[in-house]
Amino acid sequence: MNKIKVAIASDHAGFQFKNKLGELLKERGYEIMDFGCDSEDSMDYPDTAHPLAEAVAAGKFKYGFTLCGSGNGITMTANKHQEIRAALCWNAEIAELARLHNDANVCGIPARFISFEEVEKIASIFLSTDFEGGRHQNRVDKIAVK
Ligand SMILES: O=C(CO)[C@H](O)[C@H](O)[C@H](O)COP(=O)(O)O
Repeated sequence: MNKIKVAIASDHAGFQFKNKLGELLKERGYEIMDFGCDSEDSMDYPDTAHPLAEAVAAGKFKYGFTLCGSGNGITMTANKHQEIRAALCWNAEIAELARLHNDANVCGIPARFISFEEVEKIASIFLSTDFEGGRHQNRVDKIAVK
């Protein structure tokens, strides 16, 4: 069976959790591509968020996970790409709703504000929840600026 392809990216603030998340998801059978960063040295989150978003938007990966300190900057950057629906997820319930109602394809994580245990719960539910469609389909279709 083909592995589900997942992209991960962070800035320095999300570096440790990004690496741990990548290892965890590999253990669980996902194919992981790490778009950086590669150390805890201070860097600019758009430098990793844009390449990840381009690759997810191009269909090379089913989902992306983006991690920075608050989760805001890296999620904002990903959302500049037309086909990306990046949701800031700080707990499992929000992550589940991001998939169920918003068909989010990128999960933004505030690495400085939650535990890795929470990151694991967020990733698990995000990756295992299908879009509900129905009334949400029209709304999702209206998100992108034509
Ligand atoms: O982009 C952010 C805020 O939206 C992230 O939280 C960054 O990780 C944060 O701004 C980095 O801050 P630092 O003081 O440069 O480490």
